[in-house]
Amino acid sequence: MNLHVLGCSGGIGGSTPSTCIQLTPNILIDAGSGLEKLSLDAMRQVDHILLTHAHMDHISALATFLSNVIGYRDQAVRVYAQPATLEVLRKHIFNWQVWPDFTVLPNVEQPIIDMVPLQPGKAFTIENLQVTPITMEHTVPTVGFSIRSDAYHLVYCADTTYNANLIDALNQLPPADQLVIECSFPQAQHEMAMLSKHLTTELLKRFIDQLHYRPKEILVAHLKPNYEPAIRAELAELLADYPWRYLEH
Ligand SMILES: Nc1ncnc2c1ncn2[C@@H]1O[C@@H]2COP(=O)(O)O[C@H]2[C@H]1O
Repeated sequence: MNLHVLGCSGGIGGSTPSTCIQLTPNILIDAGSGLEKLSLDAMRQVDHILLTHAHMDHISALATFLSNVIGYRDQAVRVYAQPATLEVLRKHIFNWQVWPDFTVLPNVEQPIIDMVPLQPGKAFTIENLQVTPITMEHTVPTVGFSIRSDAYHLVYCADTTYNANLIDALNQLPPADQLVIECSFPQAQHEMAMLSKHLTTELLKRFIDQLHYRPKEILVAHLKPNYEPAIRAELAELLADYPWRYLEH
């Protein structure tokens, strides 16, 4: 699968906008500021959005995106997320104060957003893709995804810190053709990585070393803009023997 990366940063002002990955023209992972790169026509084609969690760098463009497409689609946009994440959207975004309640607009019978609850470990299909949410270890409820088609397996790890249960879960999946994995901080920010439940460069290497297989390609994402130069310098050394690149390219 050719991932079209609209953004994959852990913030703004870095080498890419924040997270929004186009799996196909009508399926996105997350709705961060990268979504703003789509043309109006391309936005109207988006049928499905898989949300990993409710942090701003993953949802910041969702509300304004919906107001662009309302009136230009026959079907609701299906937004898949954990119940806790959907609740945050209802309570803090679509509450008539931060934004109109698009769960009842343009009318309650056919709203523009269809919130679809998902559960870790419970697979579902979107068109020809089998999607299995995987629990991440982050400060708010967060899932990554195993996404399979006939000939391809993407393991998309979202925001997470190092966690043995997560690595066990990944080891029980079929080997990934592509593994997306975050690296938010350099080693000097280990304490902040622990507080905010992210990976440093060193923890990323430890994480990959614990996998029972070598993914065909490791795609590193979610660099915090302030730390990009340090992360890039460290990963060039730490991952020298691995098949890896940054997701953004
Ligand atoms: N004490 C803290 N706990 C969690 N996040 C923090 C803290 N201080 C700063 N942050 C930042 O807030 C960000 C929220 O989104 P992230 O989890 O991607 O990354 C987090 C950190 O970069």
